[in-house]
Amino acid sequence: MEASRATTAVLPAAGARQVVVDLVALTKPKVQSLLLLTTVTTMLVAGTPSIGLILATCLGGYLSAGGAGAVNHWFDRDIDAQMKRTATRPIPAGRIAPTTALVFGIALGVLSFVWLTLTTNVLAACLAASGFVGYTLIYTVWLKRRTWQNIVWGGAAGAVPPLVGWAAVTGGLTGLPIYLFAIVFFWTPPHFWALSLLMKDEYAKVNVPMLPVVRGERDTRRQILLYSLLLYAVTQLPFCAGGLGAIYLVASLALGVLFVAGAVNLQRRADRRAALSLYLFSLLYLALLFAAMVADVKL
Ligand code: HEM
Ligand SMILES: CC(C)=CCC/C(C)=C/CC/C(C)=C/COP(=O)(O)OP(=O)(O)O
Repeated sequence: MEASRATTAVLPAAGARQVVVDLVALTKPKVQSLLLLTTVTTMLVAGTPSIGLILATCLGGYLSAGGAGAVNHWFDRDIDAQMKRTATRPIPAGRIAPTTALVFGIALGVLSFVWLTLTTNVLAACLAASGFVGYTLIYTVWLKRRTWQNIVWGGAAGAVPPLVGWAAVTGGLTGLPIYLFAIVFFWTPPHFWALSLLMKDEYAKVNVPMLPVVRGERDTRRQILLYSLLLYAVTQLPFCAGGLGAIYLVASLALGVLFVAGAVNLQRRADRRAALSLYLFSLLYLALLFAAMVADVKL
């Protein structure tokens, strides 16, 4: 009797905690950490924002990208249920109702717009909203299940956070932020395609036309190398035309060489290990590149 009373007393609390954990999981928090890093570093390059402005912009960015992530979970629940990597997510595992995730995601998106308008400016709010629409409607609903170019054009949404950060600090969008957008834009395909080589069979199973599924692994490795070279070129724009200096130049050249070397290594070895290490390096690469911009401006 005592034991069963204890159980009923504990269960609702544990349930509420699990709901919170699941709602946070819907916002894809690990991906958010890098999105926010590009936002904060861009803000520090743009000027000398107060801690308050940085925190307000991060919260607005988190609400927007997190809300979009929840809508992505809602839309993709059918294929997520069939892939091992995603089958335990909150919706396919039955812990969160699909409609709850959809309403939660849209609510976060709306909240982000209101919050950023009140605490930063309308431009930053509109940019974050465009990222929301880009990730949900353009990538998830329109492109993901239709074309292998899904990552290329859908990736534009992931390149929006630096624009949000810049706009929050300066109220405008001229010069350097456009190059930062381009850097994340050209970074995204090799970031994702390296990983997609490891998940090819799962995507094939659910008929999602990712590059290795429709064009094969050889073509994917070739495209990764092509985009790594494009990325290398684009990362030189902030030095050549955007006002960043020697620290950034050295860091971008060194990181670029390592990225291209990783892509060449993947071409040569053509194995899973090379794909995994390029994917993992892509995360470190972007973090270090944006950190180098701050070092360049502040040191
Ligand atoms: C269309 C664009 C993108 C696609 C399709 C994509 C896809 C993916 C996928 C499938 C994963 C593996 C996640 C998992 O195993 O659950 C991943 C991981 C990750 N992505 Fe991307 N990504 C994109 C853009 C970005 C952007 C713009 C950023 C940040 C600037 C980013 C940061 C990350 C991070 C930090 C991880 C590691 C998360 C973890 O360890 O679970 N991604 N990405
Ligand atoms: C400002 C703003 C709203 C930015 C949006 C940021 C953005 C586009 C992030 C992409 C993150 C990501 C993991 C995409 C993968 O989706 P997926 O469905 O292909 O991967 P999955 O199978 O892991 O769900």
